[in-house]
Amino acid sequence: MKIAFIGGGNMASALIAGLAGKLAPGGNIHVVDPNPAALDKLFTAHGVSAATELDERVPAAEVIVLAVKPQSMREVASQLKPLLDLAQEAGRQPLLLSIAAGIRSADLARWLGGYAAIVRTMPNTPALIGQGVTGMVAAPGVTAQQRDAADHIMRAVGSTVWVEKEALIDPVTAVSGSGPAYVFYFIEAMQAAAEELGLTAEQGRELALATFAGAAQLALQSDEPVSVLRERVTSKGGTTYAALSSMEQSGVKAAIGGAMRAAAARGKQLGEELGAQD
Ligand SMILES: NC(=O)C1=CN([C@@H]2O[C@H](COP(=O)(O)OP(=O)(O)OC[C@H]3O[C@@H](n4cnc5c(N)ncnc54)[C@H](O)[C@@H]3O)[C@@H](O)[C@H]2O)C=CC1
Ligand SMILES: O=C(O)[C@@H]1CCC=N1
Repeated sequence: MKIAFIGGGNMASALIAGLAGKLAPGGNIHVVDPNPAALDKLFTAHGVSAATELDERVPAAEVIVLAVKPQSMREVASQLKPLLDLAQEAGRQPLLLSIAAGIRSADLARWLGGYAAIVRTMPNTPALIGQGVTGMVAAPGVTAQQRDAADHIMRAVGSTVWVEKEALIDPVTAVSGSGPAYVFYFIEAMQAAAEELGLTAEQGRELALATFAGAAQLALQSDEPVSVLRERVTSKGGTTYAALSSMEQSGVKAAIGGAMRAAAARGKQLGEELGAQD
């Protein structure tokens, strides 16, 4: 499969790192980014072909991944439109796979003159080590073959979760797109507190990271609900009970809910603000 990336920043780099080496012979990755430093890094690490501007290599790909900031999508669509028009005149319709937060498929389709083959996705950065999870939704004009191709690409860097309604991509963003940052935030807080309690930075890091990894693996491998696993750690009148009571009093659970509602609302707002441009 030939895949073109428009935008070679953080998330594209994570996807390319996961995909590189997994493409069948003859497949390749082409990256367009105006920042030569970003291209150099990707060329050195993964041998991708690279360009600072869009050219015919982009519509020659079977899948074009749109990996620029939401605020740049309108401009990228206007640069891409003439190239996609030419491809369609030649009887080809490459699949557009957007990873941008907020941007709705219908707006993207309209900016491209009614382009039908769009899959909107929300990946996350653990894709870098093949442990990502991607929420996905297909626009009505996507063929079964294109849907499979999109799924195949995202499965190369982790697992996929398809949703039926595009509006659910904002909640997906709030859970798994932004989610790694919440986990890192929690780990940072645990590391800082570990030091305050007298452990070294190294000890705090090792204990906190191994605890996150171990607890997540245990939950993944268990048939029981996470709440049961939590209860099993929590002895009556013990240390965990003291910690969880303190969290409850500080409103940690409510704060997490509030943070996720803010993320989903921001995704929706980005779509409304940026989709209104024409
Ligand atoms: N970072 C993350 O964890 C996630 C990001 N996303 C989405 O991925 C997209 C990219 O985000 P990041 O990689 O974090 O941003 P980034 O800022 O690291 O990367 C964006 C890249 O696009 C390039 N660019 C700007 N204008 C361009 C143009 N006209 N043509 C080609 N390239 C252009 C920039 O030079 C930069 O390298 C965003 O839409 C974001 O919503 C989605 C899921 C997770
Ligand atoms: O913060 C953002 O807007 C992007 C989307 C999900 C993760 N990073």
